[in-house]
Amino acid sequence: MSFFDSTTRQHMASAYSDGAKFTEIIINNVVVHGILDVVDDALLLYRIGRNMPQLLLAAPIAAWIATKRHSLIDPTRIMLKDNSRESDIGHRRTADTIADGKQMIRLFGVEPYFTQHHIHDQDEKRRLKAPIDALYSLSHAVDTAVSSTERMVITCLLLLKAQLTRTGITPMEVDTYSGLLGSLSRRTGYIVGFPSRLRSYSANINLYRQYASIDPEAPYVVEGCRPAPNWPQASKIEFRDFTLRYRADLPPALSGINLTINPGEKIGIVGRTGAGKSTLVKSLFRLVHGTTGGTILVDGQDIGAMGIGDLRPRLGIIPQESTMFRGSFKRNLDPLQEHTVEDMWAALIKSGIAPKVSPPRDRNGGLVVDEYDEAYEREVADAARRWAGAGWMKRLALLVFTVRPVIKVAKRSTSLHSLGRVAESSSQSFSGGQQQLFGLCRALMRKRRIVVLDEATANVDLETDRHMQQLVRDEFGGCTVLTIAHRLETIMGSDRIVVKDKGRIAETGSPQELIDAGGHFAELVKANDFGT
Ligand SMILES: Nc1ncnc2c1ncn2[C@@H]1O[C@H](COP(=O)(O)OP(=O)(O)OP(=O)(O)O)[C@@H](O)[C@H]1O
Repeated sequence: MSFFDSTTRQHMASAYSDGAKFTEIIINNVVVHGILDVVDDALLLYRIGRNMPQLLLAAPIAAWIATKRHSLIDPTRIMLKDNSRESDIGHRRTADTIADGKQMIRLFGVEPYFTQHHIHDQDEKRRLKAPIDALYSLSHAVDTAVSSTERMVITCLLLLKAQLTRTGITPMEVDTYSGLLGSLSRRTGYIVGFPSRLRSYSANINLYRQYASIDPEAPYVVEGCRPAPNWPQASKIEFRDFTLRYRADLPPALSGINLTINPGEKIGIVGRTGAGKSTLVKSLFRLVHGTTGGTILVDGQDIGAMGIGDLRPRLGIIPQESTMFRGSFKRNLDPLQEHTVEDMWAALIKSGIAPKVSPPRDRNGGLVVDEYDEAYEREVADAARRWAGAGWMKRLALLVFTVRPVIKVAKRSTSLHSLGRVAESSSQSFSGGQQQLFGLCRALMRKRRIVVLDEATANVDLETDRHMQQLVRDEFGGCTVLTIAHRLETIMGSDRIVVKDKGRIAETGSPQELIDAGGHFAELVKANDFGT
């Protein structure tokens, strides 16, 4: 987590792909091309030696020019590129902050500060880009000057030869020999400049290696410590002296947690911001890569000992922000393709996403699903390719047989009455509340014995919140449900409330017991002006 805290996603993605690219370039250049180049160079020298040995005299001069060119231009260019990469990282970090925090930026009216910051980053980027571009132009100009000089030297040599041997001179001869000399000097330049290029690549590769050697998560499966296929059955959760720190140098986010949640119990978790509510449920999924103490038992089995592949899929979660994929409703509802279309429609209707009407059926009575997804996109791309390369007869046939059905599918896909409807991405197609309803749908279909609602109704209105809570009570009747909520009404119907404070459990009991006790919870109720 500390790595993700200090490294932006874009930086990671670009550094990782650059690293991968340069590693490939080096393997390609050194191992494959290196060997081929030696053979190629030997053949080139042989051809020059046979046809015009005096040209070999030009080789040291070409090498000298290439060395000079590289020593003059390359170090500066590499330095500028390194600086530009650094400034690019800073720029992306600011862009990330602005994109993630736009609401807060507006709320606090600090747009001028971030605009200024952004402009400064842009200026810095341009400031470094201009000399880099100039250096590219300079090296291009040097190359052109060198090749023109080479052409001139060759022409002079050929003229001299023609004069001495009293033979003619053809333009082809000039082209062939200047081509040979050009290859010779380019090759020399390439070899001379290789160490400096290698230095620049190696910076990326080091970063790549650094990223590649980050500690992985816990093992997916631990043989010898695998739970039964139907685990957890009863769904009893026990936190025993559980402690968690995000990093060794940070104070504990959870400390001395001793809590037993009985099978089928509905638990509401409340507490001030930063009290450790989310961390408590994250630790149930083993999502925190920190240092822990104590144990968490589910149905008597230590979850810390088993593989995460055996743990996480057995628990259900409706998160605050459900991940939405680009693709159809169907793909979003069931990314792992585990459920039937009937299940999906049932969940959509129960959650209230789909209108409460009977789902559309085809002529045979089957539920309608349009496989829009990649298959559809491939079909369109395919049709476009075929269209571009076809004559008018073929185009006519394509119109009838390919394009029309594709358009039909596209039209049908835009209706809500189809699981093939396309979700562009989370932010574009759905509101925060709708995304939460999608999360609920997924949980309804998966039906796990332990379900966690982490601020799952934070973005929906009070009425939808009530509907969701009722649905959870109905659908997860015998299951253990942990609900984190800031809105007290969301957890008032719980069997028991756990009040968290500064990483500890401050109090537990039924809502009424806690209100009567007059502790933290009673204060929260009073502060929220919430009567029972
Ligand atoms: N990735 C992280 N790295 C370091 N510390 C973290 C990280 N995530 C959370 N914390 C710290 O752990 C503590 C508990 O955070 P947690 O998110 O569990 O609180 P919370 O009660 O869920 O808060 P909220 O109501 O705002 O969601 C906080 O002090 C927080 O700063």
